Amino acid sequence: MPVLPRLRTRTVVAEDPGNLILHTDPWHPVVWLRRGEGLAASGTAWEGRFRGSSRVPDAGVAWSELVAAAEIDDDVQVPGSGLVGFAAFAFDDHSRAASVLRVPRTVVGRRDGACFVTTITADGAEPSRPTLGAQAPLGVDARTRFREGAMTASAHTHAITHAVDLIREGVLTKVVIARDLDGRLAAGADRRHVLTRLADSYSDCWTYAVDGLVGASPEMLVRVLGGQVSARVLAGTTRRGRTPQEDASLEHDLRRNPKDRIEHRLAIDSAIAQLASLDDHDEPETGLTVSPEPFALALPNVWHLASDIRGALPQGRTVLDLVHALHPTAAVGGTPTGVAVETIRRLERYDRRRYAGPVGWLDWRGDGEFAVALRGAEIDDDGRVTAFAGGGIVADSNPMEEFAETELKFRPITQALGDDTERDAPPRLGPR
Ligand SMILES: C=C(O[C@H]1C=CC=C(C(=O)O)[C@@H]1O)C(=O)O
Repeated sequence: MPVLPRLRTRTVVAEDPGNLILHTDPWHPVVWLRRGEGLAASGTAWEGRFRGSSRVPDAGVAWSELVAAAEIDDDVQVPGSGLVGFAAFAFDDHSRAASVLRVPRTVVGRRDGACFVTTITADGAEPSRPTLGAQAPLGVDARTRFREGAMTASAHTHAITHAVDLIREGVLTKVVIARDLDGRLAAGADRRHVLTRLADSYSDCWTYAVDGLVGASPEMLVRVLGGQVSARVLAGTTRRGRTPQEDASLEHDLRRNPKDRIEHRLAIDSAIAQLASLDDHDEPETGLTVSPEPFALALPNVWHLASDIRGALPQGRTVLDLVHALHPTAAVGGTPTGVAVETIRRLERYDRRRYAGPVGWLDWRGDGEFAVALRGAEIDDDGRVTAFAGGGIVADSNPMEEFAETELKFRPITQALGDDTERDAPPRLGPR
């Protein structure tokens, strides 16, 4: 690993910054937001790129060394103040996409109503006294039209039929199959428009932007705050109703549907087993509590079956240790994990890149939050946009219904990019 710089950081209390999104870079936005709170960053004090199966632990080693060498002057002392890094990790060990850990130069944050600004230097220079810069007004907006990606509608249907066959043959129990859409964001478009629409329409989700990966995820892979661990596991989906009665009946059916409950149980079991495996104490599962029954989480586009897990951070572990252990959960990989990931490699026709990987932030205190990078897209520097959405396949899955589900799951990101196509039409089946 290259020699790491000695970072110097200074955090002070700030006036209310207003809309945090206006404090990040229009072309390379870095944000983490939920219900108006979170972090918005710009500039790069240090960046590391990681690949392969050790990408998360390697980033963890770099982060520990950066923190150990850093000089941190933090007047605010809340999660996300002081030295902070943002990370996005590839889904697959074999991905061509780099996993990124980035330490910005400035961060503007709001946490439980407390507002702060941080500046970070990497050249040994004393950080200037942080001041809240002016909000940069939004620039050009643009519409992106999406078309089928490498995984066409018929390829998706065939992949699901194949996956169901494998499951019925007993090769595996569950696998998450996803598909992609392609678009192009006009040159000069201010990417903060996309984030503003995501944060406004999906304010209960975690809106993220790191290294071109943007989206609004409803799923918290893992959060560590003051030594307390929590996670929100999602699996099992249905559409929203057109009337309150229909909506209530869809919610009721989702909570009772055996197929969705199995899908959900597998995701919970994988998360619990991985978290428990990190605890070296005599009673491994001590401290982990799970919602007794999955609850129905209402989002503007879908209902999900959801469960929350809570516990204490096992001794000597960090948030990135938890990320490494948990990823990929059965909500984005499958069961058993290894066979599912192999099956995804064979049946999907593209590189997932950072879709369904961990995305989030961590700070020098050991706090951090990582969502599963869902309901989003990779936006390349040249404006190419690749959006992704998938669904869990079990023995009873129906290819048409699975396709319709991915159409609903695309909505947050395609609408945020200005494509209002109604995404719930049944697929046109054609030759593969
Ligand atoms: C894989 C995705 O969603 C996961 C999260 C929630 C519900 C899911 C499902 O019901 O299949 C998926 O496991 C996606 O949005 O691309």
